[in-house]
Amino acid sequence: MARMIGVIGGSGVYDIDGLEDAKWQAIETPWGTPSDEVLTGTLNGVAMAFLPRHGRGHVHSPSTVPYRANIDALKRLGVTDVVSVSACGSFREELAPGDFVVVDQFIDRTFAREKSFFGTGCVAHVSVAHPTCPRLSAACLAAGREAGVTMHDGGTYLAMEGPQFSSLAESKLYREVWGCDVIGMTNMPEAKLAREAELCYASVAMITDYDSWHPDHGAVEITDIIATLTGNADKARSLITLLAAKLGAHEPCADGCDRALEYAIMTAPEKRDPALVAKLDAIAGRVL
Ligand SMILES: CSC[C@H]1O[C@H](OP(=O)(O)O)[C@H](O)[C@@H]1O
Ligand SMILES: Nc1ncnc2[nH]cnc12
Repeated sequence: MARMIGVIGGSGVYDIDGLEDAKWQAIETPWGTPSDEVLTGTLNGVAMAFLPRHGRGHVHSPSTVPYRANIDALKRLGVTDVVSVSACGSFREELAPGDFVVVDQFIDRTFAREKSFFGTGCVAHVSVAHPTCPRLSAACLAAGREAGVTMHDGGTYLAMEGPQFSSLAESKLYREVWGCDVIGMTNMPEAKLAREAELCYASVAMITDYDSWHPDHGAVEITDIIATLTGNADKARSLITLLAAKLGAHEPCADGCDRALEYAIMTAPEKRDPALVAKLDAIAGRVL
């Protein structure tokens, strides 16, 4: 299978630069309509698919992003590697607005979202102990550094439901007690769904603010975020342009992201719900 990079663009990132043969394609999935059409093309000879997470014009809130449809659409198009680009707040002095963090862990505090492709009639349990792909994450880190961005290797992302920002007490809890590094509203369940879909997933968190804990910065305000977002989005586009060259030929994932479902499905073949099995054609067709 040839490599295809799927980029999910977060707040402020509604397109990418330099795609050859670029075209916006409408994709329907058994899980509904994705956030927007998908922009496909090639970049430095590598097939690319770009999907703006909130839709062009920022239509979807973090709770209403159709996460399952988005991941299914990318898988259906042939994507092998998903790079998530997201705005986030920082819990660490040294992770400053304008810096990027290649996240490697998550704490999922979201509660109002569909979190799995599986369920009654086809039950599956995948591991998300290590929810990101080390090889894809390393490529993002290298591409960001080459683009001149201050990059941080690893960090824990607190995924909150939103859409309101955290209270001061929550901000302190996540930072001081739970040891989180950044906070956002969208990487969960996206990362879990990418694992169920056997896709390599890396998350580039673009810091826009210090959330609410920092004594010198006061409470996070959307106006401050938007001021930082534009510069971050330009850097993210440069990172993506350089990324394709950092990934060699497509090979089986050394960490097994592409085989996550190998032993995950628990439901006996004769007990499986044919309707759900049909919906899983793109996600789990390899093993069903
Ligand atoms: C624009 S501030 C809050 C908003 O931005 C982030 O979105 P994304 O992760 O898609 O870049 C954050 O998670 C919130 O949804
Ligand atoms: N402080 C913050 N909390 C949650 N999501 C964010 N996105 C950008 N900044 C954020």
